[in-house]
Amino acid sequence: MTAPAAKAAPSLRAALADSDLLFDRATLEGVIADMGRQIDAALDGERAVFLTVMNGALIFAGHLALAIRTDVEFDYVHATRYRGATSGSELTWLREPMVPLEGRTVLLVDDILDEGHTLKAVRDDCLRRGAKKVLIVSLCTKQHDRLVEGIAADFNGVELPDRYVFGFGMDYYEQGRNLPAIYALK
Ligand SMILES: O=P(O)(O)OC[C@H]1O[C@H](OP(=O)(O)OP(=O)(O)O)[C@H](O)[C@@H]1O
Ligand SMILES: Nc1nc2[nH]cnc2c(=O)[nH]1
Repeated sequence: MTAPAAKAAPSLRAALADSDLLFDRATLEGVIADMGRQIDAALDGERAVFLTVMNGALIFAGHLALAIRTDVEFDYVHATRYRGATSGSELTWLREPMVPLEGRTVLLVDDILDEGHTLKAVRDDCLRRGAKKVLIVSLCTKQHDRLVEGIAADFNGVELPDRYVFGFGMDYYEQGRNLPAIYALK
């Protein structure tokens, strides 16, 4: 089911006019290339499950996969708690992993670690399914003191101020995901 692109959604153009550009495409591509090298070193030849958290991680995951030279096995989950809004609520699972995770190393790939509820729930689910190790890979992490306990990125690209961000996969009321840069609302 697609989140309704509400007719009354606030204007993306107005949001862009009231935002700061934080990271442009070239910067993000450089950061992701570095992450790929670090992940290759950590995997040391092991074939991991590359588990993308849809929808937000779609663009990051595509770039990251091309930056990792070790072969990986793709799967995805769809878990959402913002559902196109700018503040989070209960996590809803729309798709669980299909690849058996027992005994596997999982690269859990998401666009943003904000309060951490999403990645914590998906990480714990992977461990319940028997994954031997879950490495959390996030393009960005927001800086604040609301992070839930027991979660941190093993690989993080960039750090963000405590502002609502969009672009490079992340939405502003289900808009702006294909902007090739990260913006923050003022
Ligand atoms: O750390 P948290 O506070 O849990 O927030 C992070 C999550 O929020 C976004 O997902 P969202 O629920 O907006 O769904 P989406 O991926 O479809 O945008 C993002 O993709 C992360 O998965
Ligand atoms: N688009 C977007 N999704 C989020 N999920 C958690 N925090 C954010 C954010 O700042 N922007």
